[in-house]
Amino acid sequence: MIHARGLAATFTTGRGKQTREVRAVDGVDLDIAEGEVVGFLGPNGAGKTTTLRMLTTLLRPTAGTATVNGYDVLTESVQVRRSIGYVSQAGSTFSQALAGDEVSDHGQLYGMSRRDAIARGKELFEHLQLDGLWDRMPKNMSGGQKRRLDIVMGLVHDPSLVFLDEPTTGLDPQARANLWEHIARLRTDRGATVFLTTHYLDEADALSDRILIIDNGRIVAADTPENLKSQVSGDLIRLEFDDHADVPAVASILESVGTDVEVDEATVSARVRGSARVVPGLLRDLESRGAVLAGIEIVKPTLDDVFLTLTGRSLRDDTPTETEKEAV
Ligand SMILES: Nc1ncnc2c1ncn2[C@@H]1O[C@H](COP(=O)(O)OP(=O)(O)OP(=O)(O)O)[C@@H](O)[C@H]1O
Repeated sequence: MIHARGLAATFTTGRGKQTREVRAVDGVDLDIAEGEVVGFLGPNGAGKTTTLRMLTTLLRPTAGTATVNGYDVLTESVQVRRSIGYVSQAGSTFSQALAGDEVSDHGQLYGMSRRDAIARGKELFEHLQLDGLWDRMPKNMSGGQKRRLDIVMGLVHDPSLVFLDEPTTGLDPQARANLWEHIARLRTDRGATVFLTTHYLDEADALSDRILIIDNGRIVAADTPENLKSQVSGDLIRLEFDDHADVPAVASILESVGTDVEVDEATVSARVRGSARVVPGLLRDLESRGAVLAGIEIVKPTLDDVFLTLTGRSLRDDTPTETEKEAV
């Protein structure tokens, strides 16, 4: 479905002596199979949208090659565009027209009959909770409704490959959950391939068969969410005590069963592999030493921990990436 080799995009910013090159995407290889749902994760400015824009032929790569649905992004851009659905971050509706007309025009532009475009459009309106808004102008819709209309536009022609750039940004939790369900159904009911970028780690985790993590324009990890999380060395165990005096002894016990032991006042934390096996013995040990627990928390590794392990930064970290530093 998608194959890319050495895909790169370099932008030149500034003027005169201030001119700088920004390597937004720096040699990306991709192989995405039919029917896969792939989550494309990365911090702000990592190169997600730029990659999507190259794959959807909106931006010409500076280097590298890519085929999408079997068509070359450089020489067969019309065929690529006709064979995909794309929901951009910016949206794609024209505020002055009626929403339903936009949707049916869009379907017809992709070769559907007016009747089929209206039927599929109305079905999507119902699934994405836009009932009753067919005859409303997008300018009179809420932000969340407009976002869902963008998604209808990207899906109305039933593409076999859909690119979604942060589809749930701006949606309330209930609309987000509804869209998750819809994305999952695109694959199960229609066999569609979905390539989505998101800032929500739980979203990528819940929806994706495979996660690609991009940082500074390069793919730093590509695997199933489970395999990625199993790379992180164990669950995070956090033990809190009433008495600070218990802490040093507990820290030394944790040193023997885990890694990354940290002490913060009356709390000790550590990463422990196989925590379900280790914790009962740990609690017995603490009890025999007379240490009184005030609280215990066990947190499974998240995709953020994966990113932290790989790069030393959090995905939610707002510090500029290398690419952004170069762009300053
Ligand atoms: N047209 C452009 N001209 C100059 N620099 C650009 C241009 N488009 C993107 N960049 C830079 O390229 C880098 C990657 O941007 P991109 O939008 O692909 O990141 P992203 O991962 O999609 O970020 P976000 O999560 O914030 O949407 C950033 O440093 C950005 O500032």
